[in-house]
Amino acid sequence: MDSQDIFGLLDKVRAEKPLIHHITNYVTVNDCANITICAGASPVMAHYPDDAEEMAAIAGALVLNIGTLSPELVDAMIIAGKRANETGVPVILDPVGAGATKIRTESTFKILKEVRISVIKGNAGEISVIAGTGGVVRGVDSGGISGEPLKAAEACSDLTGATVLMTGPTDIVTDGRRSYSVSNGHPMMGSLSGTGCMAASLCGSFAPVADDLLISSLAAAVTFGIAGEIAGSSCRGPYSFRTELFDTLFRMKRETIERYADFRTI
Ligand SMILES: Nc1ncnc2c1ncn2[C@@H]1O[C@H](COP(=O)(O)OP(=O)(O)OP(=O)(O)O)[C@@H](O)[C@H]1O
Ligand SMILES: Cc1ncsc1CCO
Ligand SMILES: [Mg+2]
Repeated sequence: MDSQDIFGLLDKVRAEKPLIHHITNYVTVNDCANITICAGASPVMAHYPDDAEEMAAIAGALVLNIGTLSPELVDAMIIAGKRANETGVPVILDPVGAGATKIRTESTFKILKEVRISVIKGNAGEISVIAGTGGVVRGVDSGGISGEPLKAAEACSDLTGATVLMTGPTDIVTDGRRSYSVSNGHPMMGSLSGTGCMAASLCGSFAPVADDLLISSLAAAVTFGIAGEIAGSSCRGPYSFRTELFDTLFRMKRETIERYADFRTI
């Protein structure tokens, strides 16, 4: 299969079962581990600096999520991120709450300065704060942006050199040259804490099996969005949605992705 084939990437994750090292928050850590398994990859959470550094070198990808940050955790992220950079392991950053507080904004920029980030996955507010195009973040939620979503995502990519997945009712994926919008997804995804964190875990799961981070991030957004749509159509509320989301991704077939994928170049 062609590794640029976005419909076939989920099966490639299942065939290769890449190890996805996370340094992440304690709110959604279990959901991140299990969504990674449902995609066919293998999660590990390791944040003790020596452990994190060694793990990063043998992982298929490293996911950094600042949701419940501390000075020690940010240091561990930088140590692991540098090791990942040395060994060519892609690093995914979820800048949870960047813009909400000074510490979150500063820590995001500190990580971006010290570590070469391959993919930034954030909501519209977080991405716009990094881009400097005007974004509001309240806690961990996007509170809106000033300008055009695509311009913010492109500016974030230009500034950082990373591929950007900006999530929301419509996702935008860009590497600064090529851009896609993804309409897959379901409003219930906004009613469950951690769907953004899970999207970052999936960016990590798909990154090692593609040649191109734009394609792997697009495949992650589309596949997760379709799982959300199917789960959202049969759930009774957030917790039955959560169960359905995991089960649907676990059972997802290439034909389902081909049938429901809803993305376009922009
Ligand atoms: N109204 C919506 N309609 C469709 N999909 C949505 C909607 N809201 C969120 N999503 C999807 O949910 C996922 C998370 O996006 P969101 O922007 O809510 O992330 P987040 O704010 O970082 O979430 P969290 O902080 O809870 O992890 C993405 O895959 C996105 O496409
Ligand atoms: C609610 C929350 N607070 C810190 S991290 C997190 C998980 C969703 O981003
Ligand atoms: Mg988030």
